[in-house]
Amino acid sequence: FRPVADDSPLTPSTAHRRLTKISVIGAGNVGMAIAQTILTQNLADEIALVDALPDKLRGEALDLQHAAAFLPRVRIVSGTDPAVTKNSDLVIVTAGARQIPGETRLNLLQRNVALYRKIVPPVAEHSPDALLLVVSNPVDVLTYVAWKLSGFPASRVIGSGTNLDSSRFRFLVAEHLDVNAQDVQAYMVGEHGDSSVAIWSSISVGGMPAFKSLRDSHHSFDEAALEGIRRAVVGGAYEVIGLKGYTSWAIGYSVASLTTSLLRDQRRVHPVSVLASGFHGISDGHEVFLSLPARLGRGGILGVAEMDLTEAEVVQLRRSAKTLWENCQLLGL
Ligand SMILES: O=C1N[C@](c2ccsc2)(c2cccc(Nc3ccc(F)cc3)n2)CC(O)=C1Sc1ccccc1Cl
Repeated sequence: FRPVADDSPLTPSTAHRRLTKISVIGAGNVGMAIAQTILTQNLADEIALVDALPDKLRGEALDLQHAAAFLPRVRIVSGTDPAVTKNSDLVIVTAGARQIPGETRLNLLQRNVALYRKIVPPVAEHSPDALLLVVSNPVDVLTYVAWKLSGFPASRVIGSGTNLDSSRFRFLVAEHLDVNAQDVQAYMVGEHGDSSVAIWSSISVGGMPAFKSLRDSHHSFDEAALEGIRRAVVGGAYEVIGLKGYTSWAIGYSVASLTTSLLRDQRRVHPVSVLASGFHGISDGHEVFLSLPARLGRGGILGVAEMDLTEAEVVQLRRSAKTLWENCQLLGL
């Protein structure tokens, strides 16, 4: 290509448009589903991939680069050294030892904490103004660990939390009502996974609260049906693991949705793992991360919803907060 006759280089003020850089730590099934979704949704100008396995990492980076003809131009860099993440706007941490069948969650947690001790400090040093989005499990405790090891303010350390639980919850309620899941408001909060708390009063469709909208749609939607849906959220996760051995697409899309809200400063509300001390009677002294609906923007957690919960829901939240706090205390961070 030859420049036109009257060519003048960009002036510095226009040449340095703020480029968006996203780093994904962990090139496993979850990390690569997230990277692929970020690419197809055009969320970054540059993507950095980090993993401990150099060949796997280089293979994934090359394979993504080979898709360049079908995608918006994105600079893809990779390396086993966290320095490749330098000056990231968002760092998504999916690195996690795979749970060995029969391994206790506490043992898995201890292996993942050891991994985080190696990864989080250099990442925080190379991108001191970044947002940290933690995805590895157990996500609520590991978000606390990332917060402690990064030294970042809690507003810039977010766990994917029950964002995935809630999207499965919304899908199931939507199927039950034959309505688009994007038009179903429904939240699961608290500890991600088996003990997440379905907030029935948060279900609303077409502006109608749960029970009314569901009754008027001529579907019996009693407690049993609601409990069945809550169980199906958990069962769905185990069903996918049983069938394909891991989950990737749903978590990939749910994390891309969080990434859009954060980096495009959307002020959208998502249930994500936040520093919950002081909410719903959780002691200010108990530094625990668990999921509550939060307003997300470029600054991270812009605010946390103060939901009206039933006594039973508050009891479940506090029980999770106590368990999480005990686990966090064991880590001696
Ligand atoms: O969809 C998943 N898949 C995982 C998975 C992915 C690869 S191997 C296992 C899953 C599925 C089922 C159980 C389970 N339990 C678990 C708990 C603590 C850990 F540290 C690790 C795993 N984890 C990881 C995970 O958190 C989810 S969401 C999920 C899990 C359980 C109940 C409800 C939901 Cl919405």
